[in-house]
Formats: sequence, C-alpha cells, structure tokens
Amino acid sequence: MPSIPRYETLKLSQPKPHVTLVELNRPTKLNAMNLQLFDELKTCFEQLNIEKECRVIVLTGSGRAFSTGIDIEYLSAAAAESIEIDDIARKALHVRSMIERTQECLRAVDKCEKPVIAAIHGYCIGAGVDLSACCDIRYSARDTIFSIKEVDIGLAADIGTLQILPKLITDHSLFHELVFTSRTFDTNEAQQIGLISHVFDTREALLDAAISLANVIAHKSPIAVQGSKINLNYARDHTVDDNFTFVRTWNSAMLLSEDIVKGLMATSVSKEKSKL
Ligand SMILES: CCC/C=C/C=C/C(=O)SCCNC(=O)CCNC(=O)[C@H](O)C(C)(C)COP(=O)(O)OP(=O)(O)OC[C@H]1O[C@@H](n2cnc3c(N)ncnc32)[C@H](O)[C@@H]1OP(=O)(O)O
Repeated sequence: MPSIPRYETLKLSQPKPHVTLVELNRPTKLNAMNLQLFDELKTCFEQLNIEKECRVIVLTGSGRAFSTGIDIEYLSAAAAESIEIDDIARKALHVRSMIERTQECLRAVDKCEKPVIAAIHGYCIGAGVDLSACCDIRYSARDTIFSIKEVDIGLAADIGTLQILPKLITDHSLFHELVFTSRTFDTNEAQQIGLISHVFDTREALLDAAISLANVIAHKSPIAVQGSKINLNYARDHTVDDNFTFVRTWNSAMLLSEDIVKGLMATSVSKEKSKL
C-alpha cells in the first residue's frame, strides 16, 4: 500500500505484497467493540475496497482474543441514552438508527469486494461471531471459545449471525441449539456447523496459514477473484435464475480482461510441462 492508514482501534500492516493484515486493536479489552471500533471498521473496509494495492485481507484480533463482542460499557451507555427519551416512538427510532449504524459497520466487511479471511483465536463471542460471519473464509486456533451470546443479554443477534450464517452453515439443528442456549462451544462444534474450515494448534500457525492463503489468492487475477466474491455474495442473496443472469452480464464485461489470455497461456504451458 502506498501509505498504511492509521486507526486507534485497528492496526494495519502488509505482511505480503497485496495482502493487508487488519488487527482489532483493543487487546486490554479483549477487542470488545465500542462505537469507535465499529466506525473505524467501516472506514477501513470501505477504504480497502477501493485501494488497488490491496487484493486480500486477513482479519484478526491483537492480544489474547479475536473479539469478546460488543463493549458492555458502550451498550449500557447507549441503553441509558435511550431511556432519557420519553416518547416511545422516538425512543424506537433512536434505537433503530443505532442498530442500523452498527449493522452498516460490519456489513462493510461483507460488502468489501476483496476476499476477507478471519483468523480467530482466544474468544469469539457475540458480535465477534457476527463479524466472523461477514468474512469469506474462517480459520481458527484450537483454543478458541465461541458463543452466540445475544440471547443471554436479551437480544436476537442482529448484526450478522442470524442474517448471514443460516445461508452458510451446514448443521442447522446444532446451530439453532447454540443460538437458543448461548452456551459456549469449541472448534469441534464450530467445524461441525461449518462456521470454520480449518483449525490450527497455535495462534502463530493460524496466522501463518491465513497469510499464506491470502498470498496464494493475491497471486491470482484480481479481476477473477473479486468477480468471484461479488458473484458468491450475489448468489447467497438471490435465486438461481437471478444468479445465472447476473453472472452472464458480469462476465460479458470481464471476459475482455487480458488476465484471461495470460491465464489460458499459463494453463497450456503447465499442461505441456506435465506431459514431460
Ligand atoms: C446494536 C448492536 C447489537 C449488538 C449486540 C452484540 C451483542 C454481543 O456481543 S453479546 C456478547 C457480549 N460479550 C460478553 O458478554 C463477554 C464479556 N466478557 C467476558 O465474559 C469475559 O471477559 C471473558 C469470559 C470473555 C474473558 O474472561 P477473562 O477472565 O479471560 O478476561 P477479563 O478479565 O474478563 O477481561 C479482560 C478485560 O477485558 C474487558 N472485557 C472483556 N470483554 C468485554 C466486553 N464485551 N465489553 C467490555 N469489556 C470487556 C474486561 O472487562 C477486562 O477489562 P478490565 O477489567 O479493565 O481489565
């Protein structure tokens, strides 16, 4: 990246060319998400979306956790603020706009057209699970403790977990159990529901693997990779008929890329080599 932007609650670095590592950076609070962190996530991912040097993002937490979810102090302050409003409809509008703002912050990760790999360790609780739901690939360290904690604090999860994960997970029965009980679960159950795809023994091995994977993807045609992410997200949210229509329109423009000629040449060269 030409110059790495600075944030207070996020730390950005470039471990490999075209790979951006984004670390949630409130380690003393186990990366609990306050308003500043939510807002900075939005700014950061909207910026990375248009940053040409960045092709793949690895998202992780600094210190001993990915994230322990929403910052309880921030949530309490926001709740206290709404108590001051005495008209019930105005109160509802106020809370609605606060939820919308928070949703948009995490959706910026989902909407970012570059692949986002979550590297999860320590704790992944509440909004931490919501955030991971907004990522494309989820790797985890073996020590991670997960919890879809919202029911325990009297909420239906509203910033990703119940909106995106039902489209992705494989074991709906177990997923529903975890949602309704808020109980903690480990990497075995996280893998069973299809939340995470790989487990690593240490945090170091986790980060190495996430960055190596990002490096592999960063060497592919960015036109093809970003087009694939856009089509995957579109397919998640539309019918099969819509998906076919969308991709033919998409590819009618994208087939004009010189990356296709290079890709075809590389493929035929490797075929020739494999005959030797
Ligand atoms: C409008 C949007 C709607 C969004 C809803 C989202 C909902 C959720 O995210 S629900 C989940 C909320 N999170 C929690 O309930 C987790 C709370 N934390 C804990 O239970 C423990 O911290 C934990 C079991 C994860 C770890 O315990 P451990 O003994 O290892 O560490 P602690 O000493 O407790 O924590 C270290 C410091 O971090 C602070 N902290 C941790 N999590 C949070 C949090 N979510 N919010 C605020 N602060 C948090 C903790 O207070 C310690 O700080 P300090 O006392 O200053 O050292």
